[in-house]
Amino acid sequence: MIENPTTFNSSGKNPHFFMEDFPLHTAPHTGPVSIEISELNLWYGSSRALKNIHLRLPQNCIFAFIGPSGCGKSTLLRTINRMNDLVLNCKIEGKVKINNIDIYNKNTDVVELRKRVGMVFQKPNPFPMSIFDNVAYGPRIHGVSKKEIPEIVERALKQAALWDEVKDRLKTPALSLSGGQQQRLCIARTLAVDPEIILFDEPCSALDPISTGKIEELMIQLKDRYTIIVVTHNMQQATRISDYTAFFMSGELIETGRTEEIFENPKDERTEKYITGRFG
Ligand SMILES: Nc1ncnc2c1ncn2[C@@H]1O[C@H](COP(=O)(O)OP(=O)(O)OP(=O)(O)O)[C@@H](O)[C@H]1O
Repeated sequence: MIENPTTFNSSGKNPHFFMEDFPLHTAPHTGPVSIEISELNLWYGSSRALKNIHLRLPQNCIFAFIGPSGCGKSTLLRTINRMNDLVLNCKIEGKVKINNIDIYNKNTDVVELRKRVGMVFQKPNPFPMSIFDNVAYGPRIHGVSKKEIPEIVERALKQAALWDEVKDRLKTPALSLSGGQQQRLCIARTLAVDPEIILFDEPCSALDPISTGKIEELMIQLKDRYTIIVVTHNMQQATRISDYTAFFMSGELIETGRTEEIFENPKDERTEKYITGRFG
């Protein structure tokens, strides 16, 4: 059952709850909410990068974050696995709840959080070690027994649609793979620790159209098991793969809803201008 969205509206300021905009019976995913962001503000030093963000993201769907460069998409993405903790002078107020637990709670084990919330970056970043060791890295540091590792590596590489291409050369360096294969390897590395949520920060921006197609297909398959958030500058990509889209500008969430609604019938003039290429 989805909680009454107004329970989060303590600031009284135009919050955005996509669930509120669409009758639940018309939403493709009416299951439990996975991530609830409320009254979230973030500063880098004195510069405010996120302004009173309210957003709910349901489980097992792909949610796209779009908006002009510098609007705060990656910053918001990084609040979901507390990557901004690593940034000096970064101050965060508000709540980010995953399965109803505030991850900014002082008892949060950040290592465990990052296991549950995996991240794939813009540029593929395999470790300078073998294909096998890249995927085995996470399970090993989380204490998985040696005999279970090969099975986990095989499962993750299969899930990342890379197994057939690498099964005969698992001991070769990961850096010998093509860019698209390296990105699928990074996805396999993320999947190997069995996350619930995967954050993708412009995962295809360094890839050619064929590799991009493979990653997009993979993301669509993965949403059956994982909740996916993707930051993208590619409007076609957002329409091809995402179920929901949120549009940001200058640190503010301008509009959110089902992807087809945002692209075919945006409510805010700024969203319309952006998606039609009239600014950004
Ligand atoms: N580590 C940091 N220290 C200081 N300011 C930062 C830091 N990271 C981001 N910012 C600033 O915060 C704002 C939001 O940046 P962010 O990278 O989240 O935007 P974005 O929408 O993801 O941009 P892009 O699409 O260009 O990647 C920008 O003004 C940026 O300069």
